Amino acid sequence: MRLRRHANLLESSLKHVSTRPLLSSQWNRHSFSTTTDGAQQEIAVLGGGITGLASAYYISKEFPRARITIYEAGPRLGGWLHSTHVEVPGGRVLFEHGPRTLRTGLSSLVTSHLVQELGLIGDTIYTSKIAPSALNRFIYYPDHLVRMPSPGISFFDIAQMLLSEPVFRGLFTGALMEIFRDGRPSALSDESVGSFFSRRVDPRVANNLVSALIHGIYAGDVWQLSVKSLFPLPWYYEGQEGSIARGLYERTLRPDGAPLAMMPARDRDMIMDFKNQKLEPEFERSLAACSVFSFRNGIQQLVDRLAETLQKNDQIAIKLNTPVKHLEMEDNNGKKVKISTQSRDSVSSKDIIVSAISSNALSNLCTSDSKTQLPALAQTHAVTVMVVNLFFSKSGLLPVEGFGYLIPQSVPFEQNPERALGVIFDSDAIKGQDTVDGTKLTVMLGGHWWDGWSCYPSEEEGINMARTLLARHLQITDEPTVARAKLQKDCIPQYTVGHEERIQRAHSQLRNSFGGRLRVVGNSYNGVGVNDCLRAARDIAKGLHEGAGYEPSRTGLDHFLGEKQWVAQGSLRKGNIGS
Ligand SMILES: C=Cc1c2[nH]c(c1C)Cc1[nH]c(c(CCC(=O)O)c1C)Cc1[nH]c(c(C)c1CCC(=O)O)Cc1[nH]c(c(C)c1C=C)C2
Repeated sequence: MRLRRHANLLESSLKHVSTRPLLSSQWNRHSFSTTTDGAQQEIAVLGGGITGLASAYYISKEFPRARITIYEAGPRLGGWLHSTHVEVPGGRVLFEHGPRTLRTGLSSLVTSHLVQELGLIGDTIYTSKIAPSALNRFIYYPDHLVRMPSPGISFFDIAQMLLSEPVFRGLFTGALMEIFRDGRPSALSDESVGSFFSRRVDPRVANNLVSALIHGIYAGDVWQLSVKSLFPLPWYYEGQEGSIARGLYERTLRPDGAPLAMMPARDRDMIMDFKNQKLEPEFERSLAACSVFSFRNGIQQLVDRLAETLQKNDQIAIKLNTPVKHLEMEDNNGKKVKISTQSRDSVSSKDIIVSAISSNALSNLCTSDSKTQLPALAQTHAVTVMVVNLFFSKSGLLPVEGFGYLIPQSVPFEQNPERALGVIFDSDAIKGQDTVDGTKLTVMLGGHWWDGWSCYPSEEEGINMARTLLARHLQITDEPTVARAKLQKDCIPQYTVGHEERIQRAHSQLRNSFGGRLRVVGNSYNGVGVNDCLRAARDIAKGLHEGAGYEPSRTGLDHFLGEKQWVAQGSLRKGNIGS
């Protein structure tokens, strides 16, 4: 009964969106492949990371006659996605130097379809939702590992944990009191995640629990990042109902069930866009049963397969070691963008530029009289993380089985002088990538703790810091069989307070300077995860359809304009969302 009511509500909410963009199948596929004089459209994609490659892939599907050139500054493709095999006695192990797994559910809708299209299903490996690594997640506070509540733990144990472990202080009473707290001051248009959870729940919760979560995703400072951008739903509930708990109750739990849990209207549109595209049933079942997935040869297999697919396509050229130096509109009729690479003498003209590089890097390319034309894009800074991979030939070195642990900002300095953010138990977290047994770990160092630093620890120092940390936290004093460290400079953009408003300004500056011919995509704008980037890449290709590709008001940031729209979630059929 309730399900049917949800379905009806979803249907009625869809009837009210007839003004939304047409679905891809309804668009005129070739409207943008040729210019008005019949020449082939020339498109440049800046950046050969996962977003750039995926953007080129989706653009080539939408516009089979356009010519696409990918410009990558460095010698390899993949950007932050980087997996390497390392020989060890008896076999080899896989090290991930950046992201390593992909989440399932709605956030991976585009990714899972891409994996299927690229023929990668056979190489996909899954971590079951009931595997210890999916259930056991830890926070280190103040000087020991604390297991986080999960479905496998009894009510009694959870209650005991909440009462006895200092990391949970303030959670129980803070959550109970949340509904009685004052609503948001009317002048407040955004605030830090830390300030929001302090105001609504308890400052200890912000410092201990929320800051750990923020470390694990953004490697960022809970007191700087924007709640509006990172936790839009609690922010929305507070705005609508004066409290997160009341918002939840009104929209999800109320016995009459009238209003429903909310989702961004953009997500609903995306789900509807995939309505007629089915995943292979076995793949769909595997995704539904897993918490995260990756590939036998690591996450880079996705990059490699994408690159192979692009290389076979005559429409696409990939230029490695070709940094773009400057972008400007051609002054004759404002219909082309001049792109200069390496030296200023290597100049070409493009109809559209899709930038998949960081917003900062892009703002540096778009200068006039040595001043950027896109100052708002220069305002998103990114943090640097050192990723230290260690493999010990001895199995069973870990005191517990699980995904790993995060270290909150509030841990005393003596417990974390290395400024580590967390440790991943790779040998538990994802299985099936190594040919030998052992204990494999990743220690993440730095992030916001290193903001403003002009030089960083060397790779050798990073390995030593990781080993000291492991000895102190996990009593692992063995010599690693192999250890590698990689400094990922400026790898995670920080959506600090005011992010949304800055992006709106960036949209205006892009529109005014490039009239729709420069579109932006990537982790600087709307989500830092691989799933987010793939979705954004697909969106940018779809967006080129409208207005024959050069609709002057479009920039890739269009959806940041106006208030975010929320719709009732309803009972979307499982088949629609891929997992
Ligand atoms: C280089 C370090 C990264 C840290 N966070 C990210 C990267 C690339 C990005 C990220 N990590 C997670 C998410 C959440 C949602 C998602 O799309 O998966 C995002 C956007 C969750 C996550 N955190 C860690 C892991 C292994 C995962 C799963 C996804 C992945 O493989 O990245 C652990 C972890 N990540 C970071 C730290 C400091 C850390 C600590 C244990 C920073």
